[in-house]
Amino acid sequence: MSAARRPLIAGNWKMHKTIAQTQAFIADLCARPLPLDDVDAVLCPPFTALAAAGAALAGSRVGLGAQNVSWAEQGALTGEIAPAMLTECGVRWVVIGHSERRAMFGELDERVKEKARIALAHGLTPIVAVGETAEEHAAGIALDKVRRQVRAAFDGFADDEIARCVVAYEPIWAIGTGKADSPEEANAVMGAIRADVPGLRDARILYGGSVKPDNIAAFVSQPHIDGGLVGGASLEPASFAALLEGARKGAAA
Ligand SMILES: O=C[C@H](O)COP(=O)(O)O
Repeated sequence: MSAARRPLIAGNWKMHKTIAQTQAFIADLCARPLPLDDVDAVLCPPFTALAAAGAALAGSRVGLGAQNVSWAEQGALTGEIAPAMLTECGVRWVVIGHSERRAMFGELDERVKEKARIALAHGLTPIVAVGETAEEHAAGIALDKVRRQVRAAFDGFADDEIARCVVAYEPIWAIGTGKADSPEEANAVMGAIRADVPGLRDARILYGGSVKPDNIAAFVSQPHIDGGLVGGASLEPASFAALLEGARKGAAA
């Protein structure tokens, strides 16, 4: 595995935690021994907590991510957040195209591409989320769906631009259900994506969907799984620290 594919655990807090709760989490987490020589850690709080999180994480090796970004630099876009507003808070990563945004907020492939493009232009690392529904999984077309989403997200990108991105493969049926995909099945999909898009050869591909401290090592020990995009299990400092340790062990296995 290349150095560019160091394990990464990104905690997507979704619509959880106030500013005070975010500060308390970071103080607790940063007081713990964390395997940050071997694993990259990123927290993605809600927008309202980003500035406080950026201040609390200053000088730490835990990175800061956002859960979304606008496709535009600025303008009459009520409720949107521009990339420069994120970087000003210390944000260096951004989740793009999460299935919840695609399903509940009408986010289309074209927008996902535009967001990845503007994120890169601002020095943000896009974490582009893709994944199939339960119906698509049952119909045996998971790989077709995911391949289409990945190709669309990076359409027109140079290989070296794609290499600066992260892909998160999240089977939608596994998100928040407690029923994770098997590491082997997830690895097969992720390996196929990597083989399909040359720019992803040395890029990180994360698995997401009911990742927990007790299964992360099994995922990361797979050859094409470079970490996790984690929702529920990222919300407590002890659990997040255990995810990092599990990723370290999985990568060393
Ligand atoms: O972004 C994170 C994913 O949607 C996974 O969520 P989960 O770990 O709660 O299943």
